[in-house]
Amino acid sequence: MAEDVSFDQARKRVDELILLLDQYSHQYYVMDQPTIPDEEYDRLYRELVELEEKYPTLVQNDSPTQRVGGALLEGFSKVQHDTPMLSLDNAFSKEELQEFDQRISKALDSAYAYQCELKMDGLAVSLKYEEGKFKQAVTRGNGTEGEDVTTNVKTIRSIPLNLKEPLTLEARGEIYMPKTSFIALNQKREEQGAAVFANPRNAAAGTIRNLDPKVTASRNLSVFLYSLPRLEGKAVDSQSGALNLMDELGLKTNPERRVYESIEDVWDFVEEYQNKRSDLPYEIDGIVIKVNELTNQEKLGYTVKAPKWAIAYKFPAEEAETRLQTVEWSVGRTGVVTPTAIMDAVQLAGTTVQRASLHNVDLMKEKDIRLGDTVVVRKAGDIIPEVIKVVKDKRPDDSQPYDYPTHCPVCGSELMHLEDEVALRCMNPACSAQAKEKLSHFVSRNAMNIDGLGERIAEQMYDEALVESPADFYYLKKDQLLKLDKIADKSAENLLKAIENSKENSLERLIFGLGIRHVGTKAARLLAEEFLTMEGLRQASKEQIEAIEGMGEVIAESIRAFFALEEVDHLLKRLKEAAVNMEYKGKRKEEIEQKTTFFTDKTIVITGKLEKFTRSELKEKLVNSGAKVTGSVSRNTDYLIAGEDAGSKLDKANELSIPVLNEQQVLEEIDE
Ligand SMILES: NC(=O)c1ccc[n+]([C@@H]2O[C@H](COP(=O)([O-])OP(=O)(O)OC[C@H]3O[C@@H](n4cnc5c(N)ncnc54)[C@H](O)[C@@H]3O)[C@@H](O)[C@H]2O)c1
Ligand SMILES: [Zn+2]
Repeated sequence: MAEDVSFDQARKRVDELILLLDQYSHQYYVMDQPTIPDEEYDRLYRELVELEEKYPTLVQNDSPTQRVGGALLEGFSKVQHDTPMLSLDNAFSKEELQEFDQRISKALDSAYAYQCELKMDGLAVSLKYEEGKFKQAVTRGNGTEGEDVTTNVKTIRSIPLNLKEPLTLEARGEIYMPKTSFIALNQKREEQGAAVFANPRNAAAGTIRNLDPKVTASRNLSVFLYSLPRLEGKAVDSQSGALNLMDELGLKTNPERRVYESIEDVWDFVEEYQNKRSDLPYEIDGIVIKVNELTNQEKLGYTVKAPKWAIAYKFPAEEAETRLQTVEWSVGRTGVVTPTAIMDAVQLAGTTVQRASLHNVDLMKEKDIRLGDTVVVRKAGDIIPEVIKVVKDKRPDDSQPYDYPTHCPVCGSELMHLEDEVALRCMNPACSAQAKEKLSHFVSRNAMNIDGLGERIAEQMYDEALVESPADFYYLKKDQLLKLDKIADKSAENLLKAIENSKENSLERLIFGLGIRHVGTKAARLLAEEFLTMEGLRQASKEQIEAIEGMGEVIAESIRAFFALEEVDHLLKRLKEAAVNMEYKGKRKEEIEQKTTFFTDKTIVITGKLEKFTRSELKEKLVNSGAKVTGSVSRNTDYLIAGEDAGSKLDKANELSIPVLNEQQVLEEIDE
């Protein structure tokens, strides 16, 4: 504790803390990938505050206690804020809230109230409107300067492009990622072998500060606005008034808020939401308490880092220790093999926890996790519990390093740990956990393109044990097809005909259809062009593959690993016996190039009045670039393209969180 340290000791420790906190902040704010839990960061930060309070001469200008946020990312233009975007002081207990209230009451001689709001765990953004029109969005950045993220923010559907009144104003708030989207995004990233985001806040920050607006559009972000630092032609006199006005203007605010006169009532609100926390569809990490009257706020003023009229109560860390019994390995649809910890049951955040994510083999190795270890598990709100560390002091004497699996727990084939991945992967396309995915990929439009044989039928065929590996499609008989739902005489014949026709496809479709890791349509075409036959590709050396423009070690290794599998040998033999073509027929080249656009395989609805084209002209363009244009918005719709006066379809799309694009954005995607 700070009380017993000498000045010299304190000076050394302050330097060390600044260095540590700077490193962690860089990971957190700039890379969006924190390397330690927030609680740990907050603990070090508090230690620094205490030392600086005890020895004020040790306060350095560049101390994290004197600065907001982190460095700005390259690639975005920098924008100066009109007024600084500050951080908030924290409280971690009821006592600290009471101390805050005492400071307020001492500084004010008039009555005051508190506006209580949820502390959204996202990233702060400033939105500028001129005469009611959305103009610019900027991140908080280092507090005085932020990154211009206007293009990305435009893809967030809850941010209106037009206000309900033509006012000029600046609104600030928090962009966040709903829990379900966060979990889905991480699952996808885990399957792809990419690094997962530590929490929704880092995911939201990484998404907004992505150089590709398509990525942002695809990730379902939302916003709650909570302040109006600039407002022309209208006035409000309180925080609650500002929130209500924003509601009227169509700026989305969080309805979960209340005004109280006493800090005791504020505490009840805090406890209420601590209990409700896990039921909310978004992550919160505390409650923000703000003096409500703007005149009182002005009187109280600011420190260099935060307003003195507000405080953030942070919910306590939800961590517990327990013993690791065993590790369960499971295979996902793309073959990624992921570890789950099975532990002695422990109470955590109001629920009994026995399973927790270990994320991937690399993280396990890094933490040197062993069976019988005492581990720390953490659960933030609704987020899947995770093992964050091992308590090494409690490790049993006879502990042995963990014995990692070498073979797939489902099919027994050898697991690969590919160069660029953090996860283990089963490469066997016939592995039952992946078989369905592989089968529907094989028949899909950019692969063998078998008319009338979509994902659903492929899966049904698998369930009925008609097909197990892609080669089985070519051995199907009519009476087998008649067993399937909704397949009658005529459609069975059509299906067989379509399967037969697909035998003539050029090689690149087959290569792509095999679903070799990292081999997309473009790589498949380059490989077909280069090696001309399947046999040629099978025999190609790593060096030969790497010699192709745009291909590197990662793809080459993945291809070599694929062809080394016995199952693949067998698959190719059976395809060949069924007379499936294995040669490159150059003429398909242009067709494939044209088909892999942004809109390929997307289901799109067009609505409203367009500027440059009629709806049917735009439809034709989209269809030419591989999209399916339908009339009504459903869960399967990928994008809504909305022109002027778009009505109920737009509402429906918003309700279903479907990305909305305007005509201009579409044209930019289509005409290179
Ligand atoms: N794990 C790490 O390595 C690491 C590194 C750096 C920072 N951090 C974490 O970041 C926190 C510090 O970040 P910070 O400076 O952004 O402070 P903060 O997140 O604790 O609080 C300030 C922010 O709260 C947000 N906010 C959410 N709801 C709000 C509302 N209703 N009204 C007003 N503001 C609201 C705003 O974005 C505001 O900028 C620390 O608590 C720490 O846990 C972690
Ligand atoms: Zn397997």
